[in-house]
Amino acid sequence: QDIQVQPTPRQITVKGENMATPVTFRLEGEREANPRAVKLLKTFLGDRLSSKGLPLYLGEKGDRAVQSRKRQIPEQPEGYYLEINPKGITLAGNDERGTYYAVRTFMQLFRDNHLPQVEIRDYPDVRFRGVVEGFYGTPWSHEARLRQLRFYGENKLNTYIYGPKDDPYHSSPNWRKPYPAKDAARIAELVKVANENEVDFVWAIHPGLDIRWETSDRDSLMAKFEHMYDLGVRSFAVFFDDISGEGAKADRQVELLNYVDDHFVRVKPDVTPLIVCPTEYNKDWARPESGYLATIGTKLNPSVEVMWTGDRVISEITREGVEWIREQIKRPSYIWWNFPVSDYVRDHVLLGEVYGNGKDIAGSISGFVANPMEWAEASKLAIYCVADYTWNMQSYDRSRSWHRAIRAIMPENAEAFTVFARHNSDLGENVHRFRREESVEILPVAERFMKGYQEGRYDERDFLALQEEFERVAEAADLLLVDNENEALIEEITPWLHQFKILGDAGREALVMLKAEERGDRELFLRKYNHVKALRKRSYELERQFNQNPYQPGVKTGTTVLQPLVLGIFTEATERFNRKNGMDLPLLADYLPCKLTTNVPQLEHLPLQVYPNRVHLTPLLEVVKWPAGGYLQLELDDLYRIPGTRMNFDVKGDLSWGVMEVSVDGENWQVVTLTRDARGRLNGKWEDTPVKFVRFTNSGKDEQQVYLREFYVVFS
Ligand SMILES: CC(=O)N[C@H]1CNC[C@@H](O)[C@@H](O)[C@@H]1O
Ligand SMILES: [Ca+2]
Repeated sequence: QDIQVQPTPRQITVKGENMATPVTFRLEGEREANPRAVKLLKTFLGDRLSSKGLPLYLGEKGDRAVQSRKRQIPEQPEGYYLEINPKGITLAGNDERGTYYAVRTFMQLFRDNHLPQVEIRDYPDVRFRGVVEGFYGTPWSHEARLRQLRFYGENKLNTYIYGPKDDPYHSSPNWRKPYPAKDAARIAELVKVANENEVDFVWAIHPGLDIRWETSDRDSLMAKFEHMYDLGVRSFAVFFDDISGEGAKADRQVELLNYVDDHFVRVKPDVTPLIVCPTEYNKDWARPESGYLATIGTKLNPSVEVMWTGDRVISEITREGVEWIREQIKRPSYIWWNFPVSDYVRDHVLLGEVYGNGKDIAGSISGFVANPMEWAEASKLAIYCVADYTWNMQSYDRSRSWHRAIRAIMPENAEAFTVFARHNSDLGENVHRFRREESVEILPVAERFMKGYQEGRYDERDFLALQEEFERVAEAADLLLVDNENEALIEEITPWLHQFKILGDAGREALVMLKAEERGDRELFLRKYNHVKALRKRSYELERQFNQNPYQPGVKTGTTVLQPLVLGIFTEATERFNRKNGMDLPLLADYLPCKLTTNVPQLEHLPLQVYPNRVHLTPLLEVVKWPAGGYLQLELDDLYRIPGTRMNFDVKGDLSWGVMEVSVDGENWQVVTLTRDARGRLNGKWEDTPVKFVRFTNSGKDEQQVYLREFYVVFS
């Protein structure tokens, strides 16, 4: 029979027909077995436990209760052996965590009236598996973290790395300071709940923005780790990502890390290996001439884990890629996978399948942790799939895992949530050029239909299929908006659900417009035309009301297939109507196109946020290496005055290397005077003759490392 266990076990052998579930179980081994496993099992069995009943043997290799099955237990860390048959049940771990996982699996096999007669031998592919809360933006709430830790216990994830970039006690300015009492108590509670769920709570520090390579800062870091140790933390990390200048020096970092390893991690009896996120944390940024990775590889204590995001900042993890970095750092890498993190596409939620990573990478990595969205509940979809993938790569099936994840997270409205998630999975244009599939099932129908419509002949069945899809979109939005099985999740995605409803309605109405136009029914056409315009306006209003942030404000849904489809149908039908009726109904406004040209590699694909009279460059979270002669040029669609320009590179020091110029023709340039305000931001304006081009250049002779925090041009 189809036995479903998450994550997918390595080896399940069915030994016979299902057996009736015993009324009571006699637990053997309680005194020697992993206490967390005992607690979990006793809580689960409740009053089915008694001194009589089917024997249930629980324990680790070496414990008396499971002595007879010793040879069956896998040797691998966290491995376990599970056996259910009419003579008894055995839940035996190779170590304490293995026993805990055996109980987790037993709990999934349990049915009130029957148990499968099975034998399971199981162990994980990847040693350290879980999540790194390592994104920019609003850190997860305490309650969200507690729910996450319980979710990791259920899914055999054993690692949670606490490293929210915007926690001032994790990063600057307060990484040297102990947490205030309230926050400290919360961390202590997280550690307790993590332990109960067999999760290592790793506390990370991000000192590189302002660290000074002196004993005082080294002592501050050690003192902070001691403070965290007193709160119960037994696993530690140091993140040196997204920094430049002094803090980025490899030999200084290594000296500090080895000191912490030798004088803290290794002298404490119960602290797990130190983890570091290097400054050169992806291959795109690795520069052999810098010797950075070579220094890490040759000088960093071998026991220190080194994190890696792959070939690029946001990338799929390949066998070739992990073998390359393994050579550089002289040890397996500890993968920091930047998905489903969305802090660089904040107007999107990423609910799609987990795919693209190699199934043959386990031998070259020591860990694999996913960097999630600021939306904790919504991130569970991808985290569930990562749990399945990292436990048993060979059997990982991206679609099966995704469907199971949805049923695990939204059992009562799995169908509606599946519709919603299908159309909220791509990121849209983004600076990292990382894309995901979206609306996969309906895409061929949409493409075929639009092509047919434009050529004057479409298949009615395609029309009906699209109509059905938009109806399901609208239904799904309403069902989920009133769903109360996971209120925290609905609260997170409500803005997107409102947009999704509008999208469903707009899609259906655009299809009615199309038919009305074909039948020459002017009155109906105009009604529906106005309705779609109104829906579009409501959509923009939602964009300005929800999820406001300085990066990608607003709420995007269905951006890759459904939105363009609605726009395409609306535009084509309106253009035909205008032609036939000699009218000039306006199409949906698309803001003025503005073109970005640059020779700065990291800015090549930077999306622009274009508003009626302003164009913003999407800020970058990472350090931008701006080469000498590097320029950024905006070409407007017409001649405008520039009443205001602002750039914030978050540079304390000299900015004289930066020059701003404007031009009418892109040939002759005039320099714009820039002033620096109290917050170090450059401001400029050009109110003389209107211009078409604006550019900013590093006219110095050295590469500059800056943060592109803000760059916008106001024109009129
Ligand atoms: C190691 C790493 O990726 N660091 C940063 C920078 N890269 C990706 C971003 O989206 C951030 O979430 C992340 O924290
Ligand atoms: Ca034991």
